[in-house]
Amino acid sequence: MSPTESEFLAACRRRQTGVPVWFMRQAGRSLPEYHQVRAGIGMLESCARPDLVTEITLQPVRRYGVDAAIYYSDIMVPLKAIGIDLEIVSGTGPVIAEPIRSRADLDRLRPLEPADVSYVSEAVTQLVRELGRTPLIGFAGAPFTLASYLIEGGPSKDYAKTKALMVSEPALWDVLCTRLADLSAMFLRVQIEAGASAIQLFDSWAGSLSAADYERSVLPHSARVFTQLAEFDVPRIHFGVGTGELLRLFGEAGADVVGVDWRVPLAEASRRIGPDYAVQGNLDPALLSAPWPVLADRVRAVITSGAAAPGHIFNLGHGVPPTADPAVLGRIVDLVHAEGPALRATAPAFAGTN
Ligand SMILES: Cc1c2[nH]c(c1CCC(=O)O)Cc1[nH]c(c(CCC(=O)O)c1C)Cc1[nH]c(c(CCC(=O)O)c1C)Cc1[nH]c(c(C)c1CCC(=O)O)C2
Repeated sequence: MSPTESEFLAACRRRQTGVPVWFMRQAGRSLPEYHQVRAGIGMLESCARPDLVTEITLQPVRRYGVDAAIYYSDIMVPLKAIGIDLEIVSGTGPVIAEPIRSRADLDRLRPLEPADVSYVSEAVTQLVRELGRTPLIGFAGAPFTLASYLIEGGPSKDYAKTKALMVSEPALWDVLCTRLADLSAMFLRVQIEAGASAIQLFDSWAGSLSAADYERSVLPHSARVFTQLAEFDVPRIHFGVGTGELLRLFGEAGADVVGVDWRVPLAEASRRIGPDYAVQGNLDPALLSAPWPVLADRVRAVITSGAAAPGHIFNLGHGVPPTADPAVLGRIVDLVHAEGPALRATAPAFAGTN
């Protein structure tokens, strides 16, 4: 680690000394200060206001002293920005007025221009200035997860319409996902050019697929997102839920860091992904309500298991639940910072892929 490189970026590049920590969904509903600034303002409306985006992104950094900020927005923002009629309904998630299911529907998916999201450049520029040494993570949704919302019309349990279209109309699926890949790549490009120093691609629901279907129908499109950003020297994190069988492919798609949910221990995850990748994760968010001594031991276990990987960023296995107690998250950050370096140094060394 160079003296000017943050612990977070050093871990992404597999040369950390301590254990950096941040939380997916660290900004948002678990924080009273978030509810205060969002009062009376819609979710998507708040994403288009640089003053609010800056304040909400900074809130968890101030409160917890996490090692990275994540840009406050949503994976649906670029779709809204090209004119797709959608809402984010509290307690439900994204809802699309007219789902996309035919070739004619694709006409509604035009390319994203930087001018469509000028508020993003403005907010990122302001944020990077205020964050100082703390890195900002930019993010976007991966084609499969975005397609699932567009095709189903909203959240889904089984992704039946999405998978049916994927296997029965591969040509239509490929055009749809190519457009979504380009949309996400442009959204990420805008964030990187304004100063984001790492990116995370969220393919939250890809874990619903078999490895064969993922590799054939999804991986090439997610890889296209990363390929389009090849000119930028920023670490790429690739995350999904329930991806135990897909972890190696998540790395191969073009990531530097693979996000792991709580189902696979990090040492095993790293073994599956290989020695050229750092891992991020993976405390079960449901355990945040366990008594502190029990939870603290689970935090230590995550660090010890993560020490088998050549790089480890501590995180939850999915987002912070709205009911989480912010005081508990604060204690986790303090514990990871206090005990992380020694736990990582004394755990069994990284043993390669064997
Ligand atoms: C699938 C997905 C979405 N959005 C996102 C994903 C991928 C991550 C994941 O798997 O959780 C990504 C996202 N959404 C949000 C962020 C902000 C940054 C952060 O992580 O702190 C990020 C990174 C804000 C948000 N996105 C949303 C909120 C809540 C808005 C509110 O009701 O106040 C926030 C703060 C809404 C949203 N938007 C989406 C869902 C499923 C929901 C929750 C619906 C609900 O339970 O109410 C789509």
